[in-house]
Amino acid sequence: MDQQNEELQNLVSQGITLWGRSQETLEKQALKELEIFVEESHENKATDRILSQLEIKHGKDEQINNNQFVANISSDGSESDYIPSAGELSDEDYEPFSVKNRTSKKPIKRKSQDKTCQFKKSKIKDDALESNYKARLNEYYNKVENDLERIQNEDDLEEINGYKKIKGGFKVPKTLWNKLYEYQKDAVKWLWGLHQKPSGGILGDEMGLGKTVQIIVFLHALQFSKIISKHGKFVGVGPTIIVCPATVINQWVTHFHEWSPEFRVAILHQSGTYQGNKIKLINEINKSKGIIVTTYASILKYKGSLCDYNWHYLILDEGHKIRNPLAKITLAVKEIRTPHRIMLTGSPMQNNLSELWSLFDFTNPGMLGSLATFTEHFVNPIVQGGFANSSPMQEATALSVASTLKNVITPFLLRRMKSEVKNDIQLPHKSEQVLFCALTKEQRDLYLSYLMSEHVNAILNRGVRLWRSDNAIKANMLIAITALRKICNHPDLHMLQSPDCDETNIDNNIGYYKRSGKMVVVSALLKIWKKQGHKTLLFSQGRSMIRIFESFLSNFGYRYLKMDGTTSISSRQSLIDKFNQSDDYDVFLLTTRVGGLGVNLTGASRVIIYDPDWNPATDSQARERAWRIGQNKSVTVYRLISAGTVEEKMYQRQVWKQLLSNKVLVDPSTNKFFKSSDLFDLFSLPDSTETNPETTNIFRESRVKIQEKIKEKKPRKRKPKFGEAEDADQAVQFSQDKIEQMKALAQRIARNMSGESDKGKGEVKKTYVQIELEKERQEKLKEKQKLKSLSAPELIEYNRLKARPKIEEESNKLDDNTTNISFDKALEHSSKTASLYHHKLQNKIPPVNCSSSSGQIKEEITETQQTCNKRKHKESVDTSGRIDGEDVEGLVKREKKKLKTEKSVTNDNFILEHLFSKKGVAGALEHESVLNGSKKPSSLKDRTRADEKAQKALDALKKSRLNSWRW
Ligand SMILES: Nc1ncnc2c1ncn2[C@@H]1O[C@H](COP(=O)(O)OP(=O)(O)OP(=O)(O)O)[C@@H](O)[C@H]1O
Repeated sequence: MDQQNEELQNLVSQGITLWGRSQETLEKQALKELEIFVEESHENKATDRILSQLEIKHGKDEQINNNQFVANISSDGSESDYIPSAGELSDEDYEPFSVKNRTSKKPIKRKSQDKTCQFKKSKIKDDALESNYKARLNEYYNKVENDLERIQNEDDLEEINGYKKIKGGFKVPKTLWNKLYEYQKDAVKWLWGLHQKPSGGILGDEMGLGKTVQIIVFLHALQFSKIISKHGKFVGVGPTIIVCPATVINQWVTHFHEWSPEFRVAILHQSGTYQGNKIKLINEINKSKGIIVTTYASILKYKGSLCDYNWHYLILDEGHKIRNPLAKITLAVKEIRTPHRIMLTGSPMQNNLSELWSLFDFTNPGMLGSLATFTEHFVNPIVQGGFANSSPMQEATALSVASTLKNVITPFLLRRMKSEVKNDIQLPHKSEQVLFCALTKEQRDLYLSYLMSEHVNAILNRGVRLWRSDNAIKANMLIAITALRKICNHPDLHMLQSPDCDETNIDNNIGYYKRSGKMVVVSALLKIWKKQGHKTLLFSQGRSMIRIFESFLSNFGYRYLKMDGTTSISSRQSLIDKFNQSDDYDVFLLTTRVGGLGVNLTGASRVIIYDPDWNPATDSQARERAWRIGQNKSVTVYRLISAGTVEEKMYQRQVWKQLLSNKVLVDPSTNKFFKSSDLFDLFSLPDSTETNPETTNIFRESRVKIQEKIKEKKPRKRKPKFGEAEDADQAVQFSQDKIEQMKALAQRIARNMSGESDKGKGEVKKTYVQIELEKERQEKLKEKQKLKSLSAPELIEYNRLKARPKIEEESNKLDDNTTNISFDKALEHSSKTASLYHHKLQNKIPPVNCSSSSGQIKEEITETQQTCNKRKHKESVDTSGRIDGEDVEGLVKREKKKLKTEKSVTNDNFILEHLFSKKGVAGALEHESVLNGSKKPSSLKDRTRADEKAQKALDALKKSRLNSWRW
């Protein structure tokens, strides 16, 4: 139920400006109504219909049964499209195959031709069974012995046996210490500091900086140092519980085996090796002082038994899952008896400040006082000072109170951003842009007709007056917003849920990508990236949209993998490994909440976030899967937003939340907040989205420059089409019927000209893929014809231009109608050229000097071209002008890092230019720049009064602390 709760909370906050700024607690009645709504929701029916429509189309009958199974899981609450989680449990905590006992349908195995490739559902090899543990230890000790035998000098021995000594008797073996980055060493020391107090804390490093590794090294050192615990009577590390999302259970086990193999690590979850009585397992691991790795859902399930024992450490990975202070899971983890509570999370504050309170109330109970005191003295003044229309006094108070709060939490929150440690870990360049995509005409019409429906009218008419009291209106708003979000994704998501939809009409066209503005952009991006050899993570909120993408990808020959709430937990890690290690896949399709949390997907260097979540952290988590330790290619992230729609409001809301979070966690002087939207804004659509969308106007200074450049370009004079006059005012107007007749005639003429007989009548209607392929064939034919007519020098010039990776120049040429060389073909050609070049290098034949300068050769080895060939030929070009370790004539030494960055930026710009001019992208923002807050100085008088208020807040907190301190 908390999932709906969050959506409603968001709606409440969206409408806040109409009725004041306080957040309302949802009444029980509203929740009940929503429960009924979700159960009876058209959502699952729509998913089901889309799935079966797509399966029928592709003749995969066996999958229909599978989908029925999938639909059954949905009704079990595993994954409801578009309904965000509110920090409780989401689909990924459940093991889908467990559901089969509750349903009568058996999952049907997919056939091997399914491109999502099936893996054997191998059990994770944890140490729940003692025999497994012993066998693994034996293997490890044998290896250690062999290593020791090979040691020849004292230095090596010192390296193996040595340790780093830290004040207080804490020792970290050098074998591990030396592997840590500097900031990771700081974290180990910090954890040791907390241990001594004892106190809990939040390790809040940005995603992908190695929180798992840091905590394992700390536990290892604690064990190694044989520290006697004052508070749990344990020597070294006592029994410990690690709670994490189901998808990363396996990751924890493998990390333990790699970094600290002697710990006995048992999985308490269905996907583990232990199939016996779990209560026995809990008892055994507690007694043997082992480590239990389990999920949030399992904590609820086995809470009774877990609470029977004392535990040394309780560690919550992705701990923001307990951000709702009243959620069952939040209350459950607080019941487990332990003196040491640690939380790992890359997004400690996601929606509001109360969440931060909830996290600290777990790690450091009572530290932030009672929730009421905290809200009154900290939350309210900070939020009030963030509105665009707040007074200078309110702004100064917000700054002072936020600084005070930051000081209070700083000792217990260790948070490092990638930007701070970038040099340490040598992360490659990352660019992240928000693309505002135009709706297609069909989407726009559908969107408008829905906005004008009685349903929305009723919300707007009654909503303004009865918002607070009428829970049915709240539920209706949820329905309406969900419908609008679906239209933004693809019209079929909405149309197929309509009870009076005629499926026979859309059957042939279901999920067709050109009917969705954002899908057109995805199609263009994937096409380019595939040619460049980049692998892509494609995230969407809903499973039905993922299914549409599956159909699209298989139709266009992309090789892909898929992971959503229905993917069994035991097979998730092998899918991840497969994608990271194999060059056989172009795309990984993921639902944001399943694939976005905790996993390492550095095999990809391109990320598309297809639809926004209300919660900024959900999208940020997803984006961070690729840009993390282990990534060595520059990463590009595109977030797609349908311009002018509810998605834009969601993005603005994300920015608001992110800025609020930054104010407390990063820089209290952040001041760039803005007015939140009202109810009417949510249900509106501007006349045209061809000009700059609203959000790009709000964050004018963050607009992507290239967009301005295109706008500045003089519009090219277009030749009038048939029936159009030179002057638009004099244009001849045809009726729609007439246009259709003319189109049909034109098609007949075209068929006659190409020698095809007019056998259309009895023929089966062509699918859109066939039409696309036909189009491509025609284009190729045209180009061949054109090449035939060129003279030899023209041909050389033509090839030279095509191969030139200096993309901006290329783009100018391509824009020129007279050359008529398509962008995609240029890339295709350039990759062929590179391939040829590499082939020649392998055979030690000096490259053909197409242009004459060595600079040209240097340019040929662009990142684009290298990645194109990387899959086929595992060659590497190093900075010294060598390929695969061999000197290569003509290859000049280059500044690797610099060139990479510049190239990727140029490349991105070119892609953006292409999207702006041809694919309906109406605007773009640099996401990072949007989040950079501005600072306004306040007057001395305001500052003094603000400081007094902050001091008062601190006093109130201390007083409240005394009443509620529990540890
Ligand atoms: N010192 C190190 N040396 C080598 N690899 C490391 C080191 N630290 C971390 N890694 C690797 O970096 C990757 C990211 O680490 P990890 O998954 O622990 O990050 P995280 O901060 O927990 O991310 P998230 O918040 O997304 O869960 C992992 O593959 C891990 O093995």
